[in-house]
Amino acid sequence: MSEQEQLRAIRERIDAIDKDLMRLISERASCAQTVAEIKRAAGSGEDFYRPEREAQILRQVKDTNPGPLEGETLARLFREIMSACLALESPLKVAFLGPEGTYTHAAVLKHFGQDVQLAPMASLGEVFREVEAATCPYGVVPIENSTEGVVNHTLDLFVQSPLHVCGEVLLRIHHHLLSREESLDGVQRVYAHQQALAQCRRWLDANLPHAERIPLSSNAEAAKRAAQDTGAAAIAGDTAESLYGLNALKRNIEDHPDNTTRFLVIGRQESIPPSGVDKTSVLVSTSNRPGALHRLLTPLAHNGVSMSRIESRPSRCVNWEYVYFLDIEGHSADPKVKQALAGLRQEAELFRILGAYPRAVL
Ligand SMILES: O=C(O)C(=O)C[C@]1(C(=O)O)C=C[C@@H](O)C=C1
Repeated sequence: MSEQEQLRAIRERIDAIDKDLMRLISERASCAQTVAEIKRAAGSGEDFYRPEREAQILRQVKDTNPGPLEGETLARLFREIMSACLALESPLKVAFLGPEGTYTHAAVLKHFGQDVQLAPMASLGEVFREVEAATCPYGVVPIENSTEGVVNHTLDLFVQSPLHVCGEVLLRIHHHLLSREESLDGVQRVYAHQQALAQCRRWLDANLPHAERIPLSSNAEAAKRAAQDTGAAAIAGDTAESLYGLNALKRNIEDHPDNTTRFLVIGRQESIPPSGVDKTSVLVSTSNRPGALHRLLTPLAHNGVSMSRIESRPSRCVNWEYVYFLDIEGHSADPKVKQALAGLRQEAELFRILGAYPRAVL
């Protein structure tokens, strides 16, 4: 067979497969419409989005992937199919720290897919308020970065807010130096969010030691400014680069190549049913006495529950008193976790389960 004939034959096969895919995806979308009718009839209100079910589907795709595509790639395709199906059931609006082009914007798309409705907010406080006021059912906020540590502002907002954690998103962060300038020589000012400036400190010291570093409220805001300002550059990601039409003078300038930010999905839904692989986030405080923190955490050890993170923040009520944010492995409804939490509750002065939610799949 000639090359032309071989190509024609395999392309006919691809056309036939695409037809099957189209039929199957449409059939799946019809099923989602039926799911929506069932939920409406049961009076499920705005609970069309089911994070535990989505996590189970994505995990299943990764675990049973026959290849040759990577599990992660296949899961991303299914992420988009589910996003479209959910939009058909009921469009989902998500608040995040805007403007468009921030890393939080990228985290929203990674977690919810492209069919989500975007509600960019001017500050983290506004994201919380928007969700508290039920204008948006969900919001996405950054919580910690692998290089720079915790985002204190988010933790402080949690202390005062009745909102719950419904999910987490892990995003590999690649920072680029974006500018209207043609080369590094023309850059006298660098705009960026202060976390991005910190994450690129060594690169900036080595390559732009004399440029002024100007912190702004977001990287997208920095890109917007750099697009209007000669002699300026911004540190931002891919989305901002294309959105604001800037040149990447240098890509991947982050000091640590595995630089990752963790985001939380916040909502008013008190609890998400177990997905099988979950985490629980808890807010606790204890008196400032010797051994108090040790006693507080003992029930976790006694019940064989592991803690993946502990952060402390000043309580803001009494000087030198702290609240602790704990992430523990497992769902608050798992018997072991339930027992550990009951022990914790007895020891703690303040105790609040912020949420039990599926561990990030993508
Ligand atoms: O199973 C459901 O409850 C659905 O609404 C269907 C579906 C899907 O496409 O598989 C869509 C949205 C939900 O967030 C979860 C799953």
